[in-house]
Amino acid sequence: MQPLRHQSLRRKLILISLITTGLTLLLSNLAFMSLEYYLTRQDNQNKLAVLGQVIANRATAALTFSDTQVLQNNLGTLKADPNVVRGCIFDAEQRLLARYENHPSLHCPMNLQALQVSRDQFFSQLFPIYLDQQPIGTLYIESSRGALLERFNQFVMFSVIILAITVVLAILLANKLQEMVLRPMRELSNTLANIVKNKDYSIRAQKENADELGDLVDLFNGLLRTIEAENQSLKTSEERFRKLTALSPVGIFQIDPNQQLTYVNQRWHDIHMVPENDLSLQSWFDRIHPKDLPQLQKRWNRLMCDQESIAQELRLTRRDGSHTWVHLLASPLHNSNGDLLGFLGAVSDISELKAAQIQMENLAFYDPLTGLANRRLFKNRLEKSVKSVLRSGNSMALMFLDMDQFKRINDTLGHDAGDVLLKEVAARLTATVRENDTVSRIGGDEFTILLTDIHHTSDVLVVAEKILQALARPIRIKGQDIITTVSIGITLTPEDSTDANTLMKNADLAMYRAKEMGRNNFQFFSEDMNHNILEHLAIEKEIKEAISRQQFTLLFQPKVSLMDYSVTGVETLIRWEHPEKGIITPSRFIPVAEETGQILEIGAWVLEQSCRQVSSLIRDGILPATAKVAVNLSAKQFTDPKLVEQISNVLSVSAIPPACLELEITESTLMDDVEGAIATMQQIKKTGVSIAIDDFGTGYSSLAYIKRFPIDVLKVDRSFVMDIPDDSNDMAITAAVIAMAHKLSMDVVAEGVETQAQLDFLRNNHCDEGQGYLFSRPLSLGQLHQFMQETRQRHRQENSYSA
Ligand SMILES: Nc1nc2c(ncn2[C@@H]2O[C@H](COP(=O)(O)O[C@H]3[C@@H](O)[C@H](n4cnc5c(=O)[nH]c(N)nc54)O[C@@H]3COP(=O)(O)O)[C@@H](O)[C@H]2O)c(=O)[nH]1
Repeated sequence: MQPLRHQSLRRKLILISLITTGLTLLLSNLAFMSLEYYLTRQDNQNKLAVLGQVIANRATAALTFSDTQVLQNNLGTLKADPNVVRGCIFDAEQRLLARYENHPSLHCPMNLQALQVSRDQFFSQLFPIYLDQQPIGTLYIESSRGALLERFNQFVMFSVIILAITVVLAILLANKLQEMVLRPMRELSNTLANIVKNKDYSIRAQKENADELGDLVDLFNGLLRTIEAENQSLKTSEERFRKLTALSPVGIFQIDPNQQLTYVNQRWHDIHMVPENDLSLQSWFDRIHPKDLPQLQKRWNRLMCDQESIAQELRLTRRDGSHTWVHLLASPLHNSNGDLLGFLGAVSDISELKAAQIQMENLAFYDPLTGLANRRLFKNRLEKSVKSVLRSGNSMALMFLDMDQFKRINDTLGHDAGDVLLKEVAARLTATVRENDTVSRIGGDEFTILLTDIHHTSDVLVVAEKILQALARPIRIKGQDIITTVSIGITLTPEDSTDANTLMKNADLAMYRAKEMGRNNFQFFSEDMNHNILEHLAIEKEIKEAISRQQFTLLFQPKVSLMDYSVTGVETLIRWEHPEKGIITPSRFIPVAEETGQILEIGAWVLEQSCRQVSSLIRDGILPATAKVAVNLSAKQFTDPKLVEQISNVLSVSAIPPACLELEITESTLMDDVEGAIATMQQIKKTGVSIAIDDFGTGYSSLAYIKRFPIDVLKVDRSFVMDIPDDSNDMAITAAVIAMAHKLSMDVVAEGVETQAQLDFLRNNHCDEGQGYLFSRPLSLGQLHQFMQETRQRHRQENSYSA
């Protein structure tokens, strides 16, 4: 069959039909010929047997009597069969008695033993002749096979002719058949060739037969329809892909397994700002920011070798030198068999996102106004620095800075001016410290500075002084030269603590101490401060008991007219008679009570007690009817919405005339919320109670506001009076304040008058009243009784002398 492989189908079909037909005919003819030969031979032999038997029977009598003539005649009947070539009769002694010979070379031998039988061309048979079952002779007949062979030859001839005709017919039929089978196949093949040539899957094969070939055409056309549909859907999807990639906001690229860029979309060019003909992977790599390149190269190798996908943010350097932040995604591309086709990637421009992220980070970690680190970032750096200090064994300082009187500047010059001031302070602080140090703005006017690598406390001292100096230079805002100062608290780690929260608390405490020390200075945290804090906590606890156990008492400090030295009234001052600690002064517990809110309860008690007691002193004639009781109001009390209602209640329960009550409010309390303060003061004034500004000169009041406050009395702070007559500045200020107050129709009370010189100065400047140790220390109720008696006596004497 092997040689047939390269033959045409047509030849194969003809050959196969020829071989099949020929072989079939040959085999069947052979079978028929064999059968014919066998049957004819059998027939001849049977005939010979019947003939021999008849002659043998008939020869019995003649043989008995040895009648050779009869025997000879008997044999003569063999003439009837032309195929018999000889017939011989032998007697019992096997001697020849009669003969029939019909062949030139075949003769009957004289006795039976000499009989030679030729088996190739003849078939023969011996017939014993019996008489009473005793053999008396033998008949031998031999017949020629010639007729048989002739018949056989005729049969063969006939078969060959039939075979030849059949072969011719088979060839004709095979030709016809191959035409029937091969034509549609050729048609199919031509159609296929046409499709392949034109890549046109809409062409269809013609169906001619409704047989298996017709089915094949149907299947073929079905296959074509499927291919055409898939091709169409492939085209659609490819078109969609092209459109999508064209419209895509993402740069798309494809790389073949040999690392050649084979496709990029328009967006890819736009992102990279490269011309369309520049499609080199190497030049793409050249555009990657050197800081991002090493990591990308590692990942790129893993993509190429291990087919591991990449997802990385990186910077690309554009042709104009600017940077674009991109997010790169790349992964291997395989076909359905899993063979690597290349790599697909996407590049998204995330510059805006990055900018927003940076902005968000800035917002989360930086103060938007000054650009400094905010509280969160500062806390973070503080914690890290503490850890590093613990590792390195170095020291570090934490400075807590609070701007002095910032609120006043903000309120008087406006918030935009306040912002300018904060920015300038931030810039000066940053310029003062080293790059490694962290300056942060952790609140409105609060800054912190982390000074790393401190070897001596003197290093910190130098920086603190530099800061105070840097801020001492005036800052020009809205045409005005503003001088701002800061109070600085300093704590050291590991010396003071290694806990970030404790360090913040320490620095805060030290900053408050700096404020207490008159602002514009710095204070190092000390254990004393800690001690104060503990005491603060203890006081807070004990105040609760003091209220319930009535441990508070009032002292009365007289106020004197500087015209005639008559007592114009008293200021009530609270004292805490602690059962163990003795007398505790208000400066130790009032700030704590103010902080905890307990001042509201204490203040209400002071107000009521002051009014009740002074009311009865007036009623008893110990104090003149015009005498005023001045009661201190804390900031919390002043802003308490129930204050006015409380005053009215007190006035009615104590039956003190409203004109006899004066409320002392510190300047700083009023400046916290100017408009709110004015509204509250106006309501107080409606009750008939007068208002005094306490500690005037310490709170940086603006004249513009003072003018608007409905104030009756202005109390010049003790700090201005105490240095009279040594400090000419204080004297000038005091004189100016008195003059200004008078212009605004206010009375002036000078606090802390201790010396005659101070009294003389105040009198010379027309100060209305005085209060101080020169006249009297704060007195208990009994002492006040006595003081008033003595004063009255002195007055009487003076009057009698003068009379
Ligand atoms: N909210 C409240 N505050 C109160 C109340 N009682 C007092 N205080 C405030 O506590 C601060 C300290 O007061 P105190 O220790 O009583 O001191 C007062 C006087 O003793 C002191 N003073 C008076 N004259 C002189 C003097 O000649 N020399 C000198 N060294 N000290 C003197 O001054 C304090 C009174 O000051 P002021 O109130 O500003 O007039 C103090 O701020 C009190 O206001 C209270 O009940 N509620």
